[in-house]
Amino acid sequence: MMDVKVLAIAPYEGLKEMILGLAEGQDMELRVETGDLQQGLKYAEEAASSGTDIIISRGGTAKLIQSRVAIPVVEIEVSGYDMLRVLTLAKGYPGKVAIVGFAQVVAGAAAVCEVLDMKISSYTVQDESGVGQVLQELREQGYQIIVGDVITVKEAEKLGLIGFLLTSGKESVLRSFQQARKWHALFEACKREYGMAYQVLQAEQAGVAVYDREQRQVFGNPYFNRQIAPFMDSEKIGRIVREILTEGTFHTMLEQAERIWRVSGYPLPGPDGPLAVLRIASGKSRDELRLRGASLVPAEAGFRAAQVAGNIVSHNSNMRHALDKAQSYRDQQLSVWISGEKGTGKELLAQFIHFGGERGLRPFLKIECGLASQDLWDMLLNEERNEELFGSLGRGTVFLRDIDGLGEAEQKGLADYLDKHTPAFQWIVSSREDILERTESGGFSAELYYRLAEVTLPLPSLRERKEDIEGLSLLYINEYNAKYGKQVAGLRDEAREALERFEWRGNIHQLRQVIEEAVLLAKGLYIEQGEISEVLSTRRMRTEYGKPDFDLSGTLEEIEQRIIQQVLMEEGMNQVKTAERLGISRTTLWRKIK
Ligand SMILES: Nc1ncnc2c1ncn2[C@@H]1O[C@H](COP(=O)(O)OP(=O)(O)OP(=O)(O)O)[C@@H](O)[C@H]1O
Repeated sequence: MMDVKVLAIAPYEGLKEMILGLAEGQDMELRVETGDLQQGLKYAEEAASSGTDIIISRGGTAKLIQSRVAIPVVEIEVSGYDMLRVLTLAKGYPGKVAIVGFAQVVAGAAAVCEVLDMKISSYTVQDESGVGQVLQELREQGYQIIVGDVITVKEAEKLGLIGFLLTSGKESVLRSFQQARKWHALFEACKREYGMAYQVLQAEQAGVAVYDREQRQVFGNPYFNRQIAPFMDSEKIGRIVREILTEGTFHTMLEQAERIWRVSGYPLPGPDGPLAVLRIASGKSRDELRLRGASLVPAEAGFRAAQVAGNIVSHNSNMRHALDKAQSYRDQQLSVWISGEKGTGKELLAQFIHFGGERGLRPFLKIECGLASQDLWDMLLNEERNEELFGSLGRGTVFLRDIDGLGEAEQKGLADYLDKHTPAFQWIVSSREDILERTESGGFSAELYYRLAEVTLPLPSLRERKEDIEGLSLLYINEYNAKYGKQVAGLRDEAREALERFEWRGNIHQLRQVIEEAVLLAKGLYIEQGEISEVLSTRRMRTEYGKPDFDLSGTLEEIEQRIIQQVLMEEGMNQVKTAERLGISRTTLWRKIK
C-alpha cells in the first residue's frame, strides 16, 4: 500500500494544514493543494492524467471533481462532531443564526439542533447559484450569522454577514484516509483482473473493435488498428454495426485486400447506450479459395446484380412469373432450385434473392460444382472441416452453381450432409433445365434434388422470350457505349429481326457478347443488319456442332478461348466432360474460362 498516490484538494487553507499534519505515518504518497471549485478541478485533472491514484476533497469541490475525472474521489465528510463544534460556537454568539447549505449538510445540522434543543433555522440550497439569493433574504430578515461550507461563507461575507465555516475535524480527515486506502485496494484488484483481459486483447492475432450507435470506433486493439482499419471500408463496417445493434449476433465473411476476413459481432450494453463488438480474423486468401472451386461474391457486385435484376422489365409472362417468385423467396429459409439453359440468368437471380433481401450483408459463397476440388468437397461435407467454410456464413447463402456437374459420390455425400444438418444459411442451386428427366432416368440423385428443390424457379431460354431481345440489346448497347466510348443509339428494325431469328444457344450471355461485338463494329448511329449478320455468322459457326470453322486471328490465348468455348458447347456446357476431353484438370479449365 506504500505507493498509493493521493492528491488532497483542500477548499480552505486550514484544512490543508490539518491534512498535512495527519498524513505522517499514513503509508501514502500525499500531496495537498488548496483550491476551491474550478481551481480544485484543475489540480484534479492534472493529477488524474499523471498517475495519481486517488483524490481527496470536500463538499461542492469534491462533487465537481467526481463528475469530471476517471479516478476515485473520496469526500471528507462533515461529521456530527464537526457540526456540533460549529453549532456550539454559533449558539454562544449574540445574534440571529442560520445554517445554509446542501440538503445533506442541512439535514445533519437540523438533527444536531433538535437533539440539543438549539433554536437555529436551516435553509437548503439546490446548487451554488441559489446561495446568493437565500443569503440576501436572510439578511433582510435580520440574520447576522451564517453557518455553512466554503462557498456559503464566502458569499455571506460578501453581503456583510458573519460566516461560520463548517470545518472538518481530525476524525473526518482520518476517515477519508482510511477510505482512500480501501478504495485504492478495490480499484487495484479490478485493474489486475481487467488488466489481464486487456493484455489478452492487446496480443490477439485478430482485430477486436467496439463501435457506438453513431458507428464511431470507441475501442480497437492493435491488430485491428494496424492490420484492418487502414483498408476496411468504413461504409461496410457502418452497415454491419447497424445490423448488430438491431439484429443481435452477426457472422459474415468479407473479401478485402485479396483476403477473406471472417467477421463476427454481438451487441454489448454500454454506459451511454448499446455498443457493437466486432471480431475480424483473417481467413484464407481469395485465390486459395478460388483454386478449390469456391469464391465469395463481393457485396458491391452482388448489390449491383440485385439492382439489375430488380429493374428487369420483361414482356414474357414466364420470365415475369420467375421474377415474382424470386422476389417472394427472398427472406425465406427455403432451398431454391433455379433451372434453365446456359446463360439464362440463373446466377443473376440467385444474387437477386440473396443481395436484394435481408441476407444481403451476409456472405454469398459460390461453389462451382463441376470444378470444385476434392479438397473443397472434403471441407464441405466433413464436419470437422466445414467450420472453415461455413463457420462465418451465419444466415448467408451457399450457391451451388451447375449442380449437374457433380459426380455420383459427391451427390451422395451432399445428400447425407443435408440429412444430418439444418444450417442457418440458405441453399440456392442452379442446374440445366433437364435435371428432372435426369433424376427419372437415374442420371442424378433424386434424393438430392428433392432435398434441395424446396421451391423451384425455371427460367425460359432466350428463344422462348424473343420479345425481350430488343430491350436487353438496348441495355447492353448502353453498357458498351460507356465502356468503349461509342454513341450507338439503337438497332435498325432489320437488325433486331435478325437477332430475333437467331437460335441463342448461349442465351442472354451470348446476346451480351454479340451486342458487345456489334457496338465495337458499328460505324453509324444505329447498328445495321449487316453488322449484326457479320457477328452472328461467326457465332453461328461457333455454335453449330461438328464443323467448327475457326477464326485463327488474335493471340494464342484468344484462339485457345475459342477452342474451349467450342468444346464446351459440344459437351452441352458440361465442364467435367470438357476438361476430360481437353486433357486438363477441371481447375485449369475453370481458371481459363473465368
Ligand atoms: N434479365 C437480364 N437482364 C440483363 N442481363 C441479364 C439478365 N439475365 C442475365 N443477364 C446477364 O447474362 C449473363 C449470364 O447470366 P448468368 O451468369 O446469371 O446466367 P447463368 O444461367 O447463371 O449462366 P450459367 O449457365 O453459365 O451458370 C450475365 O452477364 C448476366 O448479367
